[in-house]
Amino acid sequence: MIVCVGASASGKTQLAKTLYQKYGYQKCVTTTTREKRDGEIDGIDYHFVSKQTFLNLQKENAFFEASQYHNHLYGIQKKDVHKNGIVIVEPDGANTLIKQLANDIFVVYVKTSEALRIERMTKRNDDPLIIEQRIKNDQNIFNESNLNRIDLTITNESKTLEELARFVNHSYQRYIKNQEKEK
Ligand SMILES: Nc1ncnc2c1ncn2[C@@H]1O[C@H](COP(=O)(O)OP(=O)(O)OP(=O)(O)O)[C@@H](O)[C@H]1O
Ligand SMILES: Nc1nc2c(ncn2[C@@H]2O[C@H](COP(=O)(O)O)[C@@H](O)[C@H]2O)c(=O)[nH]1
Repeated sequence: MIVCVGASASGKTQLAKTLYQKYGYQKCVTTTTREKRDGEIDGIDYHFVSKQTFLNLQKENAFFEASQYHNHLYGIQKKDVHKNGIVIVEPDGANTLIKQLANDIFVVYVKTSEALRIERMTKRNDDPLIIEQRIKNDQNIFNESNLNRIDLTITNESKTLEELARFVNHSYQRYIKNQEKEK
């Protein structure tokens, strides 16, 4: 499974979409209590649930991991983990997956300059207050030193999403081959 990590508007979602479409990876749809953005669809972008539903799912032990980010809860339900999948998480979630799944996951860290991220969030119609908060807090949260392992770092600035997806797919396939050789 590919685990994709990066600050807000670094381009994780778009990169993952290119990987699903071009290389057949499966999306691991995660669950959140945040409001839907324009154009997002329940069950496709996220399972959008109330805080109470999220807490009930937690009581039922439905989550593989759950974390909080900007006052909202996010989690991967066990039913949504796929071997040939891609999951997008913040660093706490990535560290839990690294601990539990070790070399069965490939951690991709997506970097993009702050200026470009502000531009992208503005174009995405994010609330200016949220943009300000995310830019400020992401400096600490998405610091590379918060990740216990990174297998690949990419910069999503000047390359096309297709070029980046090709590079990620190639690197992941090589990683899997090496893992199999070592077994
Ligand atoms: N390489 C790119 N070229 C042009 N636009 C891009 C590129 N990468 C991302 N974008 C645009 O930037 C915006 C943010 O990208 P995306 O939603 O993929 O970010 P994200 O990292 O998933 O953000 P978040 O964690 O906040 O959900 C989107 O509107 C997307 O279309
Ligand atoms: N630990 C987890 N983090 C998750 C999960 N699903 C998404 N995320 C991360 O949350 C932030 C914010 O996402 P946004 O869609 O509200 O902009 C982002 O970094 C995601 O990667 C999850 O299940 N667990």
